[in-house]
Amino acid sequence: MPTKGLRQHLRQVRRALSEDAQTNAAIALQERISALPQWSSAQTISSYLCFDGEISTHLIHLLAWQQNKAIVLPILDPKHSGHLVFHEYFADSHMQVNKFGIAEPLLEKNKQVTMAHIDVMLVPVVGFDQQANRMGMGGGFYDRTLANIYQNKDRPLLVGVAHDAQEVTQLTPAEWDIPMDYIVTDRKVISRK
Ligand SMILES: Nc1nc2c(c(=O)[nH]1)N(C=O)[C@@H](CNc1ccc(C(=O)N[C@@H](CCC(=O)O)C(=O)O)cc1)CN2
Ligand SMILES: Nc1ncnc2c1ncn2[C@@H]1O[C@H](COP(=O)(O)OP(=O)(O)OP(=O)(O)O)[C@@H](O)[C@H]1O
Repeated sequence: MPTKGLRQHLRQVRRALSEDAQTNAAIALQERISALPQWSSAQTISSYLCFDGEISTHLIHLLAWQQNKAIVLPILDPKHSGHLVFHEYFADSHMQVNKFGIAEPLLEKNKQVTMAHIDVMLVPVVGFDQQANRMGMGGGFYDRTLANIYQNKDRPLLVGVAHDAQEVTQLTPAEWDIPMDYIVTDRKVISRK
């Protein structure tokens, strides 16, 4: 299936999941993410606020805060179109809704967190395969923001997050696509070979 049709299909699949399935997926995701060997030493975790049928990361945020870890969220960079910047997120952060309808923290200069400070990055995924290739929403936001990341010694661990139902047999990655170190679903963990 061409990329666009496959993306629409996989988004439809995740939006169609029942409330029960979403609740269970969020619980399973928290367990699997916090069982990653890199979790215990991670100080700063980049996450996302779910929309469009994505697995909720709310339980991961609660656990992280309980363990004195920081959560940061992506904000569409107003100065650098197509890129993301990351801001610390607190339970009482002032939020606004971006042009896609996703809540994000208000942009404040001194709250910006650079890539070098992020230990684990949870990256929302629309489709994935056994090689930990990632298909996203089609905006290229993470690909642009993470371009050259593999040249960086101090890079975050890249963890793609998806419902198990979003697996496809084989994606054909584009040259700019950044593969994930892991894909974590409600059912399994795939690590890049
Ligand atoms: N929760 C979450 N936050 C995220 C992402 C994500 O995938 N999930 N992103 C990951 O990159 C970025 C946002 N990327 C997005 C890219 C496209 C669309 C989208 O809905 N596109 C519409 C067309 C919208 C329009 O042009 O008005 C569509 O395809 O129907 C949404 C988000 C940053 N924040
Ligand atoms: N590093 C990059 N530099 C410039 N353009 C890029 C880069 N990465 C991706 N793009 C552009 O972004 C567009 C969308 O890419 P792609 O379909 O791979 O996005 P995606 O990974 O699904 O989206 P997202 O990261 O927002 O979830 C492509 O047309 C591509 O030209």
